[in-house]
Amino acid sequence: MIEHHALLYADLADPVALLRGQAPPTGLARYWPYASGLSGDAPTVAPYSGLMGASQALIAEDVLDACDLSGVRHLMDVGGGEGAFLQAVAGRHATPRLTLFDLPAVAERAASRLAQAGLEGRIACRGGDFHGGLPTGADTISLVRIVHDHDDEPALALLRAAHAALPPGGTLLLAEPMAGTPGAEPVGDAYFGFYLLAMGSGRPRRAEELRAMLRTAGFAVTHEHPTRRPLLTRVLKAQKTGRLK
Ligand SMILES: C[S@@+](CC[C@H](N)C(=O)[O-])C[C@H]1O[C@@H](n2cnc3c(N)ncnc32)[C@H](O)[C@@H]1O
Repeated sequence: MIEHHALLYADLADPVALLRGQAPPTGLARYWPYASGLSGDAPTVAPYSGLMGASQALIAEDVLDACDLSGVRHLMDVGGGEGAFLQAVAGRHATPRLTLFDLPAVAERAASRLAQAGLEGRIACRGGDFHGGLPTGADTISLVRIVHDHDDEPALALLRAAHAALPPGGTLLLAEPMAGTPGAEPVGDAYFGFYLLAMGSGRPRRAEELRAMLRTAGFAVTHEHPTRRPLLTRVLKAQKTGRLK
């Protein structure tokens, strides 16, 4: 985590140029290839997948402590990275089907890591591009630290894709650090604001903004579940109208 921040500090050498959109190509944009629309091969995705994987278990525990998933039949974690979120779900809930969806090279990394943990029969890994739509079949979709990576148009398209992929009564779980978090503005607004600016895509959003986007995407009800460390992650749960069959 600290090592890769050398890239951010180098990108911040001229913060005014960055804010004006006049900075040269940034180191963070190369580190996160999907930010510029590239899917990446195995060597390219390894550094960022490993970095996210290092904090994923901690985030997973905070999300699952905040939000009870008992009753879920099939959970699909979109942008599921190395699979630690679904691994934590599997540790708490014996019954739901679990599917990880991520870029093909990342889904492959997740599959081999989960196989080493003895979970290959429990968690299915699917490779694909979520900008091209999402597989159907899950009654719950999670987006953990995903939406803030994307500009408004693709972020809204992703929420619409999740709505389209869910059955009537299905649930979307959105978890990430947010702007305007009382007491955590230096992290949610300033740190993530500059980080995502240097990455070249996305921005931290306020919970109210995300709730409005979820409504625009078609979700009927949204509800916030308070988390232990809101500076790292907050959780919104959104419901599609209708009833699960
Ligand atoms: C910031 S990481 C979050 C990973 C994980 N959810 C976590 O919290 O650690 C974003 C994830 O989205 C995936 N991703 C980015 N663009 C994608 C796309 N177009 N289709 C599928 N997955 C994508 C990345 O490969 C990465 O695993």
